[in-house]
Amino acid sequence: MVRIGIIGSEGRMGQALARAVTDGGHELAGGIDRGGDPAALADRSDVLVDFSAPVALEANLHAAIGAGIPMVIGTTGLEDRHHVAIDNAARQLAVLQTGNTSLGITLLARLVREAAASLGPEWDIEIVEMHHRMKVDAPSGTALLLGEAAAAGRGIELAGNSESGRDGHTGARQQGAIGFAALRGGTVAGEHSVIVAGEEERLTLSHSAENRMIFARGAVKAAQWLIGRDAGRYAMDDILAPDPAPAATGA
Ligand SMILES: NC(=O)C1=CN([C@@H]2O[C@H](COP(=O)(O)OP(=O)(O)OC[C@H]3O[C@@H](n4cnc5c(N)ncnc54)[C@H](OP(=O)(O)O)[C@@H]3O)[C@@H](O)[C@H]2O)C=CC1
Ligand SMILES: O=C(O)C1=N[C@H](C(=O)O)C[C@H](O)C1
Repeated sequence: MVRIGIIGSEGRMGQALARAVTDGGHELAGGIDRGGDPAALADRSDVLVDFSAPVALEANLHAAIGAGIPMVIGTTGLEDRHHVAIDNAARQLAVLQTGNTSLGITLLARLVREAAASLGPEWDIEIVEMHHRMKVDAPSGTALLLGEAAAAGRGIELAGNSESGRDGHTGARQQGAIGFAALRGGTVAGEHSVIVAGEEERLTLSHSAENRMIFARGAVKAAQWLIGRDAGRYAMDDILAPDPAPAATGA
């Protein structure tokens, strides 16, 4: 049994997480929200799970380092300076950051990387996501994660090779760019499609989150997996089974 402390505990994800912690046979060490004390929470936890807001990140990392415990970061809308803070913290603690804790998206990212590596830059990659009306950041963390996977498959950096927020006379699409479109409405838990569009054919790789419990269960799995790991920065892909051996020829 692992004692799990939740940051953002009264939020949509925080409440789902509390259920997943007890469903998974673990102990809820407690939770905090805006104005709470992450150091006190860390002192009574074996691992912290953060689904709150980017502004909280540095104090939360500091608390985890102070208590000598690992941390799962699910918060999205992170900027470069947040990633630098995570890299620095990862010298002292095991930290897993991801825009999506579901196993389905983790596998989808592998498939996207393979598709991008197999098909040349003449195939246009567009990432479309839809979320509930309350979501505050765009593109979603998942869309960016999938964009990074596509860029990695192509051997390019996503920064400098992406297009988003098209409106008005945009001019033609830049060849090799990875495009993003974000839709918001209703109560959608999370829809992501990666469209790979070529000459007269189109491939679509999609994932639908039917309920945010999939993220909560994945986060609990990640928290449990982090216990006892060496300091370092980890990703959900580290938890998934290794890539299977290449298919036999002639299949
Ligand atoms: N990686 C993944 O798989 C997933 C990531 N997410 C991400 O998780 C985050 C939370 O999503 P969601 O639960 O829907 O959002 P909510 O707005 O429902 O919840 C956020 C919670 O964080 C709290 N909070 C805000 N600021 C702070 C702070 N400085 N310190 C501590 N707590 C704070 C809020 O408290 P208060 O109301 O007092 O401000 C609130 O309880 C988002 O970034 C979202 O994109 C969501 C789903 C899956
Ligand atoms: O805010 C959400 O709800 C979600 N956020 C994550 C994201 O930004 O991708 C993950 C999931 O899609 C739900």
